[in-house]
Amino acid sequence: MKGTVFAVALNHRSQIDAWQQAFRQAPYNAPPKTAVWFIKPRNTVIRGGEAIPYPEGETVLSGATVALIVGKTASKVSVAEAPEYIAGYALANEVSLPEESFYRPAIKAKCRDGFCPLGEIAAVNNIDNLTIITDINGHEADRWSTADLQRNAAELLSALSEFATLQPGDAILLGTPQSRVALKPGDRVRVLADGFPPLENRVVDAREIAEVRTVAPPPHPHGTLFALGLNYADHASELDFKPPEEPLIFIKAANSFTGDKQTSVRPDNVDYMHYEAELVVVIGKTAHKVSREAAMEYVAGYTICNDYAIRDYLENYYRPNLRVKSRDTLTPIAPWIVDKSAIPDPHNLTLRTWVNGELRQQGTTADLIFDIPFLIAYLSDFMTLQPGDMIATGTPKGLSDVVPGDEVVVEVEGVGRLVNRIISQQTYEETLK
Ligand SMILES: O=C(O)C/C=C\CC(=O)C(=O)O
Ligand SMILES: [Mg+2]
Repeated sequence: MKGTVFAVALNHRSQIDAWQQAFRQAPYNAPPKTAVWFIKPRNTVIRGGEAIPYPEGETVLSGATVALIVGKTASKVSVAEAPEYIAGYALANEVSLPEESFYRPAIKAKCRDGFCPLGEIAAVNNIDNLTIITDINGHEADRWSTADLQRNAAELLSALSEFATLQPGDAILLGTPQSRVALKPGDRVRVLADGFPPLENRVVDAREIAEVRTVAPPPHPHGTLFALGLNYADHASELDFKPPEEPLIFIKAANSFTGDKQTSVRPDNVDYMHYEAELVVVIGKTAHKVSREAAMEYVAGYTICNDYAIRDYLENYYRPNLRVKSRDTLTPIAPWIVDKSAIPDPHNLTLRTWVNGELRQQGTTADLIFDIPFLIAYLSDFMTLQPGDMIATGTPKGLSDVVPGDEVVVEVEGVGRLVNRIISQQTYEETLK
């Protein structure tokens, strides 16, 4: 799989029904208004025939589904036009730990190594009434129909392409029902549907796989950018939050990346778009279950990003959601990496943001709640980090609104300055013509 694997939660009627009561109460307070997107990063994707690692002591649930595979670049595509942008479909398994909450991105439940088997693309044109079967060890364990999805394939592609430009090879997993089949080590799990080659994977104790995996997996065109939310206490209090007790981690999708001296788009009719200066750690070698003491050996160096957000789009589902943070152009990131030898103490760097020359944000990485060794140990405990993966470590206090025409400069001491200009939706669309 070359592209980004997007997935959607709460897209099956049975899930909405089961969570309806909870969604009227805190922290949700209202049912989701838009699709609840998440990302299955590259470490999760495996092929048919490969093993699903079973983490010791966890409950692992199969999530038989279908993946829509994007065939051509798709931006702001209508539902009626969507079929033209679909290359085909493949069976998939959105493996997960149990979902206990939809408030924060479910990285720990859904982004584990091998938790996204993806099958071969099949020449099936319409999957709006497709029965998907989960077969465990030769016995049918579950079946469900895509007719019970809240949004069908065309509606999902249209909704996602409204804020994210999709590229050929990107995939969208269409959702799973509330009830899932529990797996155990030794199981042979097959996802079956008419017209598709079966997707078969064995479930194997993760400790056995770790011992067997002696060669690095093949390189990937782009690394995953993990981002910390509320990792500075002053910023958490600025947003009226208590500092988190466990890292709050979300993923910035590749479609949102842009470079230095580029532009970022403020959508029409929004009230609050803000910048976030962040120190980004770049991983240099494969990291799996790394201790805090050894963690810095896995760092190649540092770069800088501006983690823009459109707060108007914030809903209390997988917050901050992809519409807020993963829109096209919302992640300016420096093209350079400063070698770690040049930054003797990454926990004592000043961060600053200027808007039109006025200093608006200032903080220091000395105030990180979860420091770099902690974050590498934390993430690598339940997933494998690969060279090129990045961790944006969060932003300090000092947010403010930015509007078209503003020049925004973010700086991390010793790492550099990233310059960016805000443009309107209209200007952006004109540049694309
Ligand atoms: O959910 C929220 O309001 C805040 C989440 C993330 C903010 C962020 O990107 C940061 O603190 O940095
Ligand atoms: Mg941020």
